[in-house]
Amino acid sequence: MTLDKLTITPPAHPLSGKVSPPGSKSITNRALLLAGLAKGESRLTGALKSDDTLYMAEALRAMGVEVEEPDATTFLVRSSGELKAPKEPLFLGNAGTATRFLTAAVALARGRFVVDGDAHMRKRPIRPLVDALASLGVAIEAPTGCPPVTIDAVGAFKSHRVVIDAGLSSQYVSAILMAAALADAPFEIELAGAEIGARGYIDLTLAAMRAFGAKVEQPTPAVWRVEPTGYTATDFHIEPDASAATYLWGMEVLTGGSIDIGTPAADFTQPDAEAYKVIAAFPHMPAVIDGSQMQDAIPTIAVLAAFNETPVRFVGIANLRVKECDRIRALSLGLNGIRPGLADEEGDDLIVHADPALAGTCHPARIDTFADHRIAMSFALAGLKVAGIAILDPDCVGKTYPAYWDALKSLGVSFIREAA
Ligand SMILES: O=C(O)C1=C[C@@H](OP(=O)(O)O)[C@@H](O)[C@H](O)C1
Ligand SMILES: C=C(OP(=O)(O)O)C(=O)O
Repeated sequence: MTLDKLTITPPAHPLSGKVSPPGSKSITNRALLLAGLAKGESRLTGALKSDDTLYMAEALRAMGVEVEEPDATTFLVRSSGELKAPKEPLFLGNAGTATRFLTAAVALARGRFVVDGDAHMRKRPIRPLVDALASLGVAIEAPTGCPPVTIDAVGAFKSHRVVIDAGLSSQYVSAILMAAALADAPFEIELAGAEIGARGYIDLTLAAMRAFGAKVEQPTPAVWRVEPTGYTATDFHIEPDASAATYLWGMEVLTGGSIDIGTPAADFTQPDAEAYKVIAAFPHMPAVIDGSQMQDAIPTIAVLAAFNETPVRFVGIANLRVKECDRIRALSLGLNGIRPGLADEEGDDLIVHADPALAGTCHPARIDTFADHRIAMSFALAGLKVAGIAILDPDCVGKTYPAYWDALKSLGVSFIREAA
């Protein structure tokens, strides 16, 4: 299959207008799962329809949950409250949330479940979650430490306490938290280390669980206690995606425009909304940025940093190596492809050597996106200032923001799309 490339023409005007980011991926996939685990009908509005959420919806359908899509932003979920063993492996593309959340949820169902994904997902680690479930007596196997994962579920855990290492992904904790409300007794989750990337995602999980009737306490920062309430069907509204908003904030500051995204930064509950403060400081972003609590926003900020007044070192971003691609590598390759010497990797830190004089120049560069939506969307920002930037495989934005290029067009940006 020949993939496209999309070459952006830097606009001669500031980008201004109204663009609403799509619904939050993280919240949509939590809500879909919890609605699938609740008996009755749940209406999810403001939802994201993209690869990641459609894989989750399709997996739920394969397990006997009725998922209707009455309009472009609504899912209507009707469930018996039980996930039935599917005939085929569950295919979840490269959706980390769907893959990790379902692995834990099906462990409390009955029958054989195979959780699998695409070639990228098959390289993303799931061992700590698999080990934690195995310690609860679940018959579970993932020979490579990555999907596919095979689970022979018997409807219960053998114990009600688990210790989990979330150093590689907070999604392991979210996955067990959501499953835990279905256990037959109060359940405790303890973090193996103090280290956890993006704690804000755990808060999103707790908020979604509570909206569907769960009771969770956090006696210490490293322990959660979940009551065996199960879930209650409910209507649930999903806020816009904060990670998607970072690109729009980036376009605004980079071009000196004014983009109304319909939601003030302070109203988001997702961790990436923290990025607003850093982005708003452009072109005087700080010398050191700790990305640990806003990981998905780092590609956006790193590309902006190329146009900052002073260099920026990104720390706390080691987990970016196990996302859709090795994002530290993809960012340094892409930036150095625009102008050699623009970025350096030092261990797991990324240093972007700011060069405000880049704006207005022409540097033909083919940006390898490694099929990663965030690499594609963030390097589009460089294309607003530097002529010749071509984004390879631009359709990979479909993972979380299928209308991204339309949004750019609606702001008056033109681009040429052709076979790569
Ligand atoms: O829980 C979530 O919704 C997410 C958690 C983060 O992943 P990790 O916990 O794997 O770092 C984030 O990067 C991902 O896009 C969404
Ligand atoms: C890391 C990401 O996704 P996930 O882990 O949900 O696949 C992301 O969307 O940037």
